[in-house]
Amino acid sequence: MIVFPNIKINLGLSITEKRPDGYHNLETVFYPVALEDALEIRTLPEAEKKITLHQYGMEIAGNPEDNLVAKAYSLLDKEFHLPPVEIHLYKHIPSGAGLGGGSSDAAFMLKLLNNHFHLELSEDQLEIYAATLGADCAFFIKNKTTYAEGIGNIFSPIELSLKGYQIMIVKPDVFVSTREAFANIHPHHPEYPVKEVIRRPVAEWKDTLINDFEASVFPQHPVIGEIKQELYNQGAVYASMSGSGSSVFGLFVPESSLPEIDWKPDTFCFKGKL
Ligand SMILES: C[C@@](CO)(OP(=O)(O)O)[C@H](O)COP(=O)(O)OP(=O)(O)OC[C@H]1O[C@@H](n2ccc(N)nc2=O)[C@H](O)[C@@H]1O
Ligand SMILES: Nc1ncnc2c1ncn2[C@@H]1O[C@H](COP(=O)(O)OP(=O)(O)O)[C@@H](O)[C@H]1O
Repeated sequence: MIVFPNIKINLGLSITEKRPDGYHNLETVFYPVALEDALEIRTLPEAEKKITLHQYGMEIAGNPEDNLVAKAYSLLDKEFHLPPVEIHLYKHIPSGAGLGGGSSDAAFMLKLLNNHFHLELSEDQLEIYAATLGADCAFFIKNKTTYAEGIGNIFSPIELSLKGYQIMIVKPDVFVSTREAFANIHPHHPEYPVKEVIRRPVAEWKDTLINDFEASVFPQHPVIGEIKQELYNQGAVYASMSGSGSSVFGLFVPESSLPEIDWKPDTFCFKGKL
């Protein structure tokens, strides 16, 4: 059985408060985009190890046992005593990009195991498991445009379609740790709440739909801010860093053709249509 975990981009991201548990309350819109990994499992009834993980494509930092797909398996294995599996994970989604690639792999693994082994878990139950694996992991269970608050785990559906828009996602060879990005933030309530700005036409988002991480991350990694500026220079109607970085996305109006840009070596670039 094979599935294709996709990414999310953040449309606006306000960090409103630091909580007593060290986490931060935030407000954002998660929007799914079809840049995908591939994830396959096969049952290996006779295997000695519960998980045999084969990884291909882009490298991920860390040990295989720390891979979020292994953690997702272990979570359900504790409860349901699953048979051993062989996992094939093909990474197309860059890590440390603010695109939620690891969280998506984990959420899709939960869904895959649920279907493959007929565990009969509901979407609500899967979301509860997913939330224990990462703050934005539960989003990928329903995988629909979502307004998120709390630590990024309290969801409400939101009507928003960017269908037809063209998207370019660019990630320089820079790794931003989510934890460090939070450490440099001064939480505040936004002048223009994300939920309100998002209802306005995309052409009005440029100065009002803000990702608070940009103010803390751009000074440390100027190349990220330069990419955002270049996307605007090349005609993007809206451009922003996604999540805590380091990727930047640009939205271009539906009838336009995406520009050819010579990015620096080792820059990742994805072009697609929403
Ligand atoms: C903030 C977002 C917005 O999309 O950043 P990106 O990961 O997308 O860049 C996500 O919600 C992140 O989700 P995720 O990447 O799953 O975060 P986690 O692994 O749970 O947390 C990593 C670290 O970030 C900090 N953290 C995370 C979420 C939050 N609301 N407040 C925090 O302070 C904590 O220090 C935590 O140890
Ligand atoms: N399946 C996975 N894919 C990507 N990263 C993973 C995975 N499992 C664990 N990780 C770890 O999670 C970290 C964050 O990765 P990712 O979720 O892709 O980035 P981001 O949170 O910036 O979107 C990586 O540096 C890596 O160490």
